Amino acid sequence: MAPYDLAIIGSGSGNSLITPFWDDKRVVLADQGIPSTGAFGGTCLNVGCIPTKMYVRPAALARVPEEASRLGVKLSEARADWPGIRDRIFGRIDAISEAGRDYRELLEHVDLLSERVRLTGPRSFRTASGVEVSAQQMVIAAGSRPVIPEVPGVELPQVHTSDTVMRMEELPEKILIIGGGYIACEFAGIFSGLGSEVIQVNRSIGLMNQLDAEIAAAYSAQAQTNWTVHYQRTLAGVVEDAEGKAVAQLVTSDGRTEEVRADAVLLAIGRVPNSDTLGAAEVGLDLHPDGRIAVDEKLRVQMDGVPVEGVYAVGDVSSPPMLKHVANHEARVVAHNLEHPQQLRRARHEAIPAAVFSHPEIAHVGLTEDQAAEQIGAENLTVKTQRYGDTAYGWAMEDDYGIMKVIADARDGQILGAHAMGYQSSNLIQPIVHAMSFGQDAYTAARGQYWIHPALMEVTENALLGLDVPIPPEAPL
Ligand SMILES: Cc1cc2nc3c(=O)[nH]c(=O)nc-3n(C[C@H](O)[C@H](O)[C@H](O)COP(=O)(O)OP(=O)(O)OC[C@H]3O[C@@H](n4cnc5c(N)ncnc54)[C@H](O)[C@@H]3O)c2cc1C
Ligand SMILES: NC(=O)c1ccc[n+]([C@@H]2O[C@H](COP(=O)([O-])OP(=O)(O)OC[C@H]3O[C@@H](n4cnc5c(N)ncnc54)[C@H](O)[C@@H]3O)[C@@H](O)[C@H]2O)c1
Repeated sequence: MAPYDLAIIGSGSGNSLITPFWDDKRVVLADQGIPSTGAFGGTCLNVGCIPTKMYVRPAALARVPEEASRLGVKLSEARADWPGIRDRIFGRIDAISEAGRDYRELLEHVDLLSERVRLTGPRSFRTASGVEVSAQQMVIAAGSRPVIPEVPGVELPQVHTSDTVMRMEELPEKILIIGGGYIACEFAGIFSGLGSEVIQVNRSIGLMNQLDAEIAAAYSAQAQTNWTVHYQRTLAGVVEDAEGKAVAQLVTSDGRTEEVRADAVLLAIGRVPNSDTLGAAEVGLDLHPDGRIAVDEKLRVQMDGVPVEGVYAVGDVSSPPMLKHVANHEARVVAHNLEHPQQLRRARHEAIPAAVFSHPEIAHVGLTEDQAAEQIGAENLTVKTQRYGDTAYGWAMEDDYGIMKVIADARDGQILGAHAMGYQSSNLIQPIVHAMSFGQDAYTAARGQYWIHPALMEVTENALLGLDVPIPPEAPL
């Protein structure tokens, strides 16, 4: 077969690369489909960001009667209709995924290969059925997959990953969640909100330990008031008992064994890039120790440390943070670079924010306090932790746990990081992402604009104002 102009592996972020520029050229898009359903369109749409947040919202609503009663409003008890919620969510998502596949199949200049592929060179691959494909330019956007521990019983139907847990038949009365990161904490929030008994087990002490230590500790304490959390345990295996329940064997760090009986077990212990199943190392692509394909700042893959012209990688298969907004940015950069090989642009990886849509919600951007101290010295830092409850709206909410912490360079007011936990923290942090991205110092970011009083956003304003930073000459009052 003659070489294509462009070959893309992966229909998540990879799908957005087929811009009108390619209308008069030949493009091939290969995607094996989501393993559990065969769906087109990648992780975010089918088994990631979108369906999880469609569960986060009903779970938050199910918690409303409790909060309302605290503020003097009696609402009747919440009861989640899991099959109804599930069918509404996937009724919407599956339709989008199918329409996306149909659209790609209709396009005359695009060949869609719905099967697994393996690289045969940096610009070529072979499909599982033996179709050989080569192209002038290629993009690897093959994503990542859940880590499955190598212990007995993980293939039992009661044992899930994020790929399958959202399509369960019934809401589990009791669910055991293994892991203490993004996915485990989001699902713990979802299932506890919808009414399941949740037991979360993490290998280390604390949840969300990759975050700023103050936020991780505050979140871990809060999580323990909302569901059961056990630390220093790993999964040794799962068996099915006579009633069809899962019985998980856990091993504690001091060698004791424990059993937890539950209707479902969710494995959420990390994700690995799909570079191995693609055979990236075998064709000579450079990999990081964690399996990510190494790329330069223009997102070209590298062989022996040298960028390969016209071959790019984007998203989870190569990015350090596995986040959809990062994959989207990288896809925009690669779309440009494919179309303008003489004017390559760089990807921007500064001030990347992220949120954990758990209960409570967490948001963060930039350095943790420890990282900032390491980078510029603790004596040069100024740090403010603002409680939601000490602002007007937080006080009206009678909020007693929300916090926003901002870290800046005390010498010039440069904002180095921000970390928040509480209601709508993913929105409250955005002005700080803005200030960091556009190089505004903390004082100018706080005083250079009006803040609506008494909106909850005053948490962000007060966190910035609480920093001990120099006031620039002629700064707004
Ligand atoms: C439960 C969950 C919740 C998440 N929530 C958020 C969130 O709230 N916010 C956020 O920013 N991020 C979130 N993420 C992360 C986000 O989903 C990913 O960062 C993003 O989807 C990665 O996109 P991608 O294009 O790199 O890969 P993907 O969308 O995974 O696309 C890769 C595609 O390549 C295909 N493929 C892989 N190998 C082969 C092969 N050998 N042959 C053929 N096809 C292949 C796969 O089938 C897949 O369709 C979440 C992830 C999960 C799992
Ligand atoms: N809201 C979001 O942006 C969002 C949501 C979900 C996922 N994601 C992305 O997906 C990635 C993967 O998420 P994740 O939660 O699977 O990974 P993670 O790296 O965030 O967390 C993995 C957790 O599992 C624990 N762990 C590892 N091995 C274990 C074991 N054997 N037993 C018990 N615990 C163990 C680790 O201590 C850690 O707490 C995230 O890093 C994130 O980039 C983002």
